[in-house]
Amino acid sequence: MATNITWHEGAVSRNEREQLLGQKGLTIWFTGLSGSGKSTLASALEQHLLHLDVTSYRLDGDNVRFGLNKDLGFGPKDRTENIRRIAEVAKLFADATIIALTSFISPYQADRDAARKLHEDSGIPFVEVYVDAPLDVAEQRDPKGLYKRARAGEIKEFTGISAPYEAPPNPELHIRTDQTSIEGGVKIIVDYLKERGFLVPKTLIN
Ligand SMILES: Nc1ncnc2c1ncn2[C@@H]1O[C@H](COP(=O)(O)OS(=O)(=O)O)[C@@H](OP(=O)(O)O)[C@H]1O
Ligand SMILES: Nc1ncnc2c1ncn2[C@@H]1O[C@H](COP(=O)(O)OP(=O)(O)O)[C@@H](O)[C@H]1O
Repeated sequence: MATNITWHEGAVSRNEREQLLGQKGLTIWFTGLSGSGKSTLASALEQHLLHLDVTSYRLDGDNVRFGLNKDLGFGPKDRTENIRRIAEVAKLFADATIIALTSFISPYQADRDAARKLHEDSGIPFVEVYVDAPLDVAEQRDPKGLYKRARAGEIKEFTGISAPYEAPPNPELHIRTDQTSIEGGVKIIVDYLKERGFLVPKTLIN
């Protein structure tokens, strides 16, 4: 534990950064089973936002576990620490007025709630998106062949098979990827962002 540390307030406010870059920062938190479509949706959304002249940045499960979180496994404590660190990183991006797109299974409601609190305590919007595909659909997709290996007992504590997934009871958005196309999913998110005033023409930013 670090002691004797002091928070240093900078001279430039988030509001001033928003004016400079002409966009608002927030975090869009995708959660769902492996193979539900988190990475696919985040990637398609990133591209769509680019065309709207909005900068976003993806933090993705596998990629972050190659670097920042390579010391963490898939037991409950490690998953909690994984999500805690990712929430901190996403908050930094959002504070820098970028739209952070996180795609992690994030199976525990308490961890997602903590990620939300971290953002909202700093006045940064947090949009929880439940990327929902029934287990049998995700398992049928099996884009990385992991379900097959989990069923064969080669991967322990695999979410949905031998480890829990707690579905969010009150997400801002619930996207059924077995019933909605990728483009349809992106539209649901973009419409929500527009309705909430999170995507504003650069010239109108306060
Ligand atoms: N045991 C186990 N359970 C679930 N997933 C596993 C496991 N082992 C490896 N993988 C691969 O790691 C990706 C999930 O990492 P996350 O960081 O998103 O997981 S978590 O949020 O900490 O639960 C996950 O990626 P996605 O398929 O994109 O979800 C898998 O590719
Ligand atoms: N409506 C949809 N939304 C998202 N992905 C879909 C959809 N329909 C089919 N898929 C497919 O499902 C798979 C989801 O994989 P991925 O995005 O890696 O999931 P996750 O990141 O949740 O593990 C991809 O092969 C994708 O093309």
